[in-house]
Amino acid sequence: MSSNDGDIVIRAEGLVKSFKGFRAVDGLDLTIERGMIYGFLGPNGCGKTTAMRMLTGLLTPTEGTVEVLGLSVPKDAETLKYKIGYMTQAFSLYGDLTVLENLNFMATIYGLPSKRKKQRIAEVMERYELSELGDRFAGKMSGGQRQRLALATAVLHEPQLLFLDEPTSAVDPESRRHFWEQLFDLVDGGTSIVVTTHFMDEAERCHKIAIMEAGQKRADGAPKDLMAAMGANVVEIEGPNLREIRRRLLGTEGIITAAQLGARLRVLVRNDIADPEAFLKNKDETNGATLIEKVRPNLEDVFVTATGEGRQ
Ligand SMILES: Nc1ncnc2c1ncn2[C@@H]1O[C@H](COP(=O)(O)OP(=O)(O)OP(=O)(O)O)[C@@H](O)[C@H]1O
Repeated sequence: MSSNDGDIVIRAEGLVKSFKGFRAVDGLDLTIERGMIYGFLGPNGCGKTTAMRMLTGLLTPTEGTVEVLGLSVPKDAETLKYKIGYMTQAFSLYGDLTVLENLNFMATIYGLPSKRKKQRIAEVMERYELSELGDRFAGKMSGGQRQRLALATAVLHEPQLLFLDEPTSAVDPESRRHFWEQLFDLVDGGTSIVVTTHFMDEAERCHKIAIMEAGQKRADGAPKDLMAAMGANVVEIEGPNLREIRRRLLGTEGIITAAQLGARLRVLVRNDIADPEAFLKNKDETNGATLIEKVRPNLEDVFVTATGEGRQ
């Protein structure tokens, strides 16, 4: 592996982590470019956290090689620690310390000189709307406030690369949207970001994503490219008997899956069927439908096609 290419922040090859013979991460190859938000999308237990912990140098791979910011991991993990930020799922904040005490503590861990420390703490408190909350115990903050504090501590030392493990699981949609705007501000300032999520809307905001399942990467690329290259067409059906139509369609030739969304049934049809709309209209299984129309795919369709249900 060569680290000459400054535009690559993470390169992993053949990454495996086994826990007593169980392969939580199973042969992961990754190339992540500088200046982007790269997402790991996948269900609980698919190995996102384990993969991220190996990339940060916190966990030693069973097999494979990892290079992060030109450093070999985990060998150079100690040096890497000062160049990356890591916001864990459990929010590594001290509930019995105040906002200011948490920030001071982390600034000391990162070894910021005292003048710089004061300056950075003031900056992040202002940027992440914590200025009024300096004396508040972290344990007494709302989910959104805790998340802002966690992000503030993760970027105190101005890391080039930021790892976020399911950062918005515990916050409301408004805070989540705001949080993502802050991530794009960080990218604008030169930070690269790796984020894990099981939310489709969040994955859709990433420049690129890897779709993970059972420790393996099933697909990767820009969300819009993945949607364009999807191996299925999407057709929606309306009618009074959608549950019945769904039951009849599932398991029939050419149908990958069908799921109801409100008053519509969303059907994934294999893309070797030339005219999926006519195909469904001509099927007895759709009798009673009042509307059958092809629609644009979304990321959830890509996910379903790339993982379990869609591959069977
Ligand atoms: N230290 C460990 N010992 C044994 N098994 C582990 C350990 N850490 C993780 N696992 C297992 O590895 C698998 C992947 O876990 P991981 O936490 O990486 O998944 P995830 O995709 O991040 O899901 P979640 O969002 O629920 O954390 C799970 O089956 C988990 O139980």
